[in-house]
Amino acid sequence: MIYIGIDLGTSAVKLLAMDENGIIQKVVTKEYPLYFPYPGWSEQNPEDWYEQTIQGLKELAEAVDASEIAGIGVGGQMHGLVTLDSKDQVVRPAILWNDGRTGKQTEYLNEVIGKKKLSVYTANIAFAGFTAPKILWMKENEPENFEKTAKIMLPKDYITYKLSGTFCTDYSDASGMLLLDVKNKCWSSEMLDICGVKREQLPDLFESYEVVGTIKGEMAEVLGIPQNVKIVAGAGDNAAAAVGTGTVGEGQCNISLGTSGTIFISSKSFGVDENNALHSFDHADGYYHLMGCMLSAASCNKWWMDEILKTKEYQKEQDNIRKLGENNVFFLPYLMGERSPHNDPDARAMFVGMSMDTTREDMTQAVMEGVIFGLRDSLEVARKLGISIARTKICGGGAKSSLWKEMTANIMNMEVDIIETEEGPGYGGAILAAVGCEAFADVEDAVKQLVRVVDTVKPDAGLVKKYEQKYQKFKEFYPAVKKLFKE
Ligand SMILES: Nc1ncnc2c1ncn2[C@@H]1O[C@H](COP(=O)(O)OP(=O)(O)O)[C@@H](O)[C@H]1O
Ligand SMILES: O=C(CO)[C@@H](O)[C@H](O)COP(=O)(O)O
Repeated sequence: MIYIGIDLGTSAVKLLAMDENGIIQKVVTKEYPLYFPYPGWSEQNPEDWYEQTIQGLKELAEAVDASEIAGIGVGGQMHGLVTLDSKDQVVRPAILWNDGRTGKQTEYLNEVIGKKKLSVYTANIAFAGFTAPKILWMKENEPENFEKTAKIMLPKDYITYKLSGTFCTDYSDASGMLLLDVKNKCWSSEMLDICGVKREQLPDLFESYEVVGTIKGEMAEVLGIPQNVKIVAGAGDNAAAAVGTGTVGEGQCNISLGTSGTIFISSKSFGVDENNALHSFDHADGYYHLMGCMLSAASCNKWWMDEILKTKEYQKEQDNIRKLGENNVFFLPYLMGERSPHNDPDARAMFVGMSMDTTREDMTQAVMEGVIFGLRDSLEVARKLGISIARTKICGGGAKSSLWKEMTANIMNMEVDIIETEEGPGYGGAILAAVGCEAFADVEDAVKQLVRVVDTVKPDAGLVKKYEQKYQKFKEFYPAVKKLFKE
């Protein structure tokens, strides 16, 4: 049997076909544009996602024995606000997870409704990228669009809806809307009232591995795949990536270096960080997780390479870096503001500490280190909660870089396990589809049988010490300039 996993990312949709032994038979990547119509805004067209997904599915189906395709699972960028009218037409471009326009609405939720209440209702507080502040923004700034909205959904749920006709979401992705009671796995009636949302505007809730329907007949014909292909609810991309890297059950860790950077800690029991600096979300394995998310991770390096150095040769640039632990230049990675742990849409990126002898390589190195220091800020919050993490898995486009993996091991002081495939969310989506098709007893069983660690990057004691000193300086910069960002 073949299971298809779809990762609806920010830079591209990545689709893969996996057989029942976990072997990937084919991967297809299809890019789409990302729009920044005003400073701090970030949008994409759901129609672009759909067109590229269908094109990718066609190419996958042509490359494998299509009659063997049994299930599809979609993982996708979280928090995005997708709105459809009563005729199922997209009302406006999707407002994405890294969009910072909702400073005012986020402040209203956190300060007027109050963080304490939000945390009781949802297990989380408001962050600018979450869905609820976006709904309030739309209500205030585009009342005609708000009135027209019949369905509110998340990015990957738009794809699942178009493929199956089922208006649904899963608990892991719904957790990031700030409308879900994460602990009790149901919509929060209080949050729906606060945002002026009716229950019928929201999708039905499922576990990630539950089958929500089969592919629409006409779609199966167009794609040349069987009529009875099952579709599971899927997951937010981080929960899907966690499944794809075997980060399930108790106390496992996964780091994703995609457009965003995340540190994901799985848990069998529900828990909340008392300051809500880390998100407390449901996991795709049926349990829970804590997560820190930085808004610009691999995208910092991409910006530095593409926009400033004007080169596509990432590897060549990284090969020129020869002095880990010896660099006095710092980079604050806040190109789109920052989520965890600062919750500050006004924050911006900075280079600090340059002198006449600073080289291009020092600055590239600083960018890459700054991203891992940003993630370390979230790890520190977890450590303060008494969570000790000695090793992590890693995935995402940035994990293709061996230098970044080495920096991760040394800055985090953790062993970094490399999985056979870097296709975290796509692989997780395929595993969820296999579980939905009853090829495995549950997600934990599937992961045990399919996910293989092929290498481990170990921290070097000397570098850990040097990076510890550098991190202690790094963490002083944001508090020192925070006020200026706001002004
Ligand atoms: N060798 C590399 N070194 C650094 N960054 C890389 C490398 N290869 C890919 N990337 C970056 O990975 C990112 C894409 O990762 P991906 O996990 O697919 O993101 P998303 O899910 O957000 O679309 C891009 O920003 C790209 O520049
Ligand atoms: O906002 C979050 C998680 O809370 C992001 O992780 C998005 O889910 C986007 O992911 P990538 O496109 O970077 O994979």
